[in-house]
Amino acid sequence: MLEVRNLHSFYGDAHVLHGVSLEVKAGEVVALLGRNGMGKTTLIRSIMRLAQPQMREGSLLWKGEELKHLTPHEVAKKRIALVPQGRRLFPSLTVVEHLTMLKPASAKHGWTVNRVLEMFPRLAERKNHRGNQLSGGERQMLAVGRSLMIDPELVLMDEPSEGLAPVMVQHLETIIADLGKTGLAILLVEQNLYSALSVASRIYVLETGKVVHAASVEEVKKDQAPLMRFLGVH
Ligand SMILES: Nc1ncnc2c1ncn2[C@@H]1O[C@H](COP(=O)(O)OP(=O)(O)OP(=O)(O)O)[C@@H](O)[C@H]1O
Repeated sequence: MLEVRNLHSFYGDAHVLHGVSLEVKAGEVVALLGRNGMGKTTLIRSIMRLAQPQMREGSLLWKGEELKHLTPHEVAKKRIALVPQGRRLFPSLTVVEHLTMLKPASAKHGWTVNRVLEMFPRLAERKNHRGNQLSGGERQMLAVGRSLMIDPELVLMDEPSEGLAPVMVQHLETIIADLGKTGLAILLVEQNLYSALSVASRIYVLETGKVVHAASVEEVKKDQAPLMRFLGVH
């Protein structure tokens, strides 16, 4: 469904992605692993066609259609959603206001405010709270819930477990697994290896802007040594 081919991305003269190729099939949860600064966020931003980085070579095929000339808004219209690193919420808007920014409250089809609140009962309890009144875990749930309001077929999640307490990380894993079961494809950037292995069916490892390892989670579970080597875990 999404095919990234030979992607080269730059910040000014800094060449950050060096020919990345990867694929996410319909309904698949794929984890993108790699240490800090290896280019994971740069890849996600390139796919969303955000102003930075600049993509200078390669192609981004979505169901066979090239995305590279589109704006972020046009990419979202193709039903690709982003859960950005750091959640990016509005401190003064309520939970419901965040959800209805992208789709009217009266909408009946696809993901609605009620359907999101059913999926995240904690947000239902806090639905009139403002962004700055939510805990880290609640903010992350809202960032995920908001991304669903464009009725995505693919969600790009950039380190959703970052900074969350272990119990919230587990809750998030359940949510990601449940979303995967609804047929949503997810490209999950994760530093937390065990979290990634518990929800994904395949993994890629990025190192200094290159894919250095690709495997199914089944393969990783049989023999973790190659993955550990690529992640520099001893
Ligand atoms: N706006 C920017 N301008 C210049 N260089 C940048 C910019 N953003 C990131 N970089 C550089 O690009 C490289 C890849 O960064 P990126 O944020 O994609 O890594 P990452 O794998 O997502 O790491 P992290 O886990 O820390 O978010 C790093 O060397 C970083 O310093």
